[in-house]
Amino acid sequence: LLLSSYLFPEQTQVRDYHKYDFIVVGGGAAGGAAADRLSECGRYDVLVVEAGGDPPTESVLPGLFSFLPHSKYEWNFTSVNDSEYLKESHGIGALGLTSGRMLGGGSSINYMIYARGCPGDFDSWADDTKDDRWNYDNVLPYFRKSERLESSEILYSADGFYHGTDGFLGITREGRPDTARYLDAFKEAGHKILNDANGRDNIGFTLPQYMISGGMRQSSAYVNLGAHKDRTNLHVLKNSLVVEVIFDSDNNAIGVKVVTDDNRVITVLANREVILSAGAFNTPKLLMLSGVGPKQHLQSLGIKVRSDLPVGKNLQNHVLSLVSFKMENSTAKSAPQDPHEMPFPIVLGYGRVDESQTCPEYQVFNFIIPNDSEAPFDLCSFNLGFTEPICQGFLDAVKGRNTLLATITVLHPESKGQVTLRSTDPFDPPLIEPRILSEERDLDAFTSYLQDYLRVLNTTYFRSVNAEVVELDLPGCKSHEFGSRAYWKCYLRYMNGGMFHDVGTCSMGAVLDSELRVLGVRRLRVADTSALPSLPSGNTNAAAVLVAERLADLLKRDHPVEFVPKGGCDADSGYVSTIYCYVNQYFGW
Ligand SMILES: Cc1cc2nc3c(=O)[nH]c(=O)nc-3n(C[C@H](O)[C@H](O)[C@H](O)COP(=O)(O)OP(=O)(O)OC[C@H]3O[C@@H](n4cnc5c(N)ncnc54)[C@H](O)[C@@H]3O)c2cc1C
Repeated sequence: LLLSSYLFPEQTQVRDYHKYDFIVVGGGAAGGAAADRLSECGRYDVLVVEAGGDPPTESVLPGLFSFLPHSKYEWNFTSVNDSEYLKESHGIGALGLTSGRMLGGGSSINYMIYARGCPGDFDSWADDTKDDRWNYDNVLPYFRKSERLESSEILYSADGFYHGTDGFLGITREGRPDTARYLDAFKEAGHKILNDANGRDNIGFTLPQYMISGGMRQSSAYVNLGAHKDRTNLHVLKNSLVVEVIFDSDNNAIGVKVVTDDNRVITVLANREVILSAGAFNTPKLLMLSGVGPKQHLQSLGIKVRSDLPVGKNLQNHVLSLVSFKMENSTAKSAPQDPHEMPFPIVLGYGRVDESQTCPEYQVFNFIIPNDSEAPFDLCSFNLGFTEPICQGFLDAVKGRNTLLATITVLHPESKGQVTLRSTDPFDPPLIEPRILSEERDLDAFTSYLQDYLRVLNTTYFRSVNAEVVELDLPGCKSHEFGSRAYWKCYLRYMNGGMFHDVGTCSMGAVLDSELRVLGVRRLRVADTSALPSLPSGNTNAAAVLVAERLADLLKRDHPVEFVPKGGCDADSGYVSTIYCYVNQYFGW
């Protein structure tokens, strides 16, 4: 029984060899948005094939997000070849790589932080792709187009220029009273306080913006596919796995092979193009299964090579650690939580230690948690995968006190991982090697970022409550003096993981051209975070939507359709209303 199902499109019945104009593989953050934009004009028949089903209530209601990992609503991937240190700190001996498997993909399971990144990130994409259309000035209109900001403090300020008010993605900014004293403390520690971290000024501490509106998660399942479930040209095939892209003898992608929910194997054809939006792990997997990837690797598995490309290389992710502070003494009982909002107030920070950097080097989420909450344990263990003793250590240390739990993140790590095939069986998960902190300089930089952030301990408020950082009993770090640089370096070696912001495995400039076409074949594009050349300085959902917006414009340009009026626009009703009627028909409004 899925009470939320009425919000989402019904299952499309697809016949073997049925034809659509576009097939979008994966109805995630990017795939859902792309299918919405492609179907909005009414001129193309669009099919979305999604491996998962409808998101449950725990996804729809923002406050329940922490219950979704390790369920059937995600892929439950784990990493391989991790460092010996991670084996000590992560319960399963590997990193859990949470990844949404339902309509909306990651946008249905993520933490709903709306962060775009910094202008310099996009300018570097323009350099990598040798295409100025990816620089900041040229991507900003797409961010504005998809957004519907509902914050008058931002809209009626100088930052209002950077935001949209008509898009599908409802964005709210939330300021609860508890956040003010922390913002004051970070200001005293020398950080700038920002009204809006999604404008041109991105370094400082601020209140986060959330992909939440009207108490509902703004997943692509809800705002793109669900909102338009009655469009007759938008078709959604759920619980169905695409196992191969089908090519003709000239390397044109002409369709996909799908295993449906009732175990039929069908072929679905695309009149125009196939779009892969299966995410940073599954898009490279599907390309490789279809003969597009590193020649040696494919040949070792007996796969015929269509295009020899570095598919699966360049895997990048923000690296995270967890630090906890004992704050005010308190035995107060908390009020019940409203599931329509984030469970705790958050203060978001972007910092740098190198003053010459124009983009932030690290990001911090400060969760303000009351004394009687189990959240430090749950976030540490269930969501981030650290071992039970470590997470229990966090919880025991804060008994009788409120907690400030911080995730601190390296925004631009040098370390890169890779995705390869385990076998030619499409039901086998890919081999994912994140290689987090494999470059020693990332660990050095991370230590500097953490020490920079910890300066907040010397502020009036933190001193007034005798704030202390929780000292964990990490066997490998006992020889270092608590609080020394050597201690923190050791701490970070154990206490790290990925932020679930995987990108780059089919990047533009290496695997794709700057118009998202897969090199060496035709009629095949990629639109998801695997296409990004490098990480933005922020969470990656907004970047996935950006790619979808750009893709839809490129496809509409490349596949013009002759406009045939349907009739019924009565010329006698006046010039303006006749034109209005034709415009309506043209855009399919
Ligand atoms: C736990 C978590 C927390 C996060 N928090 C945030 C946050 O707060 N803010 C933020 O901006 N970002 C966050 N992210 C990241 C963000 O959600 C992702 O970057 C984004 O969803 C990526 O979009 P995508 O379209 O590339 O892939 P996805 O959204 O992952 O979509 C891929 C879709 O393809 C489907 N699929 C895969 N293979 C196949 C196949 N063979 N056949 C059919 N369908 C297939 C998948 O089931 C999935 O639905 C978080 C991610 C996670 C996992």
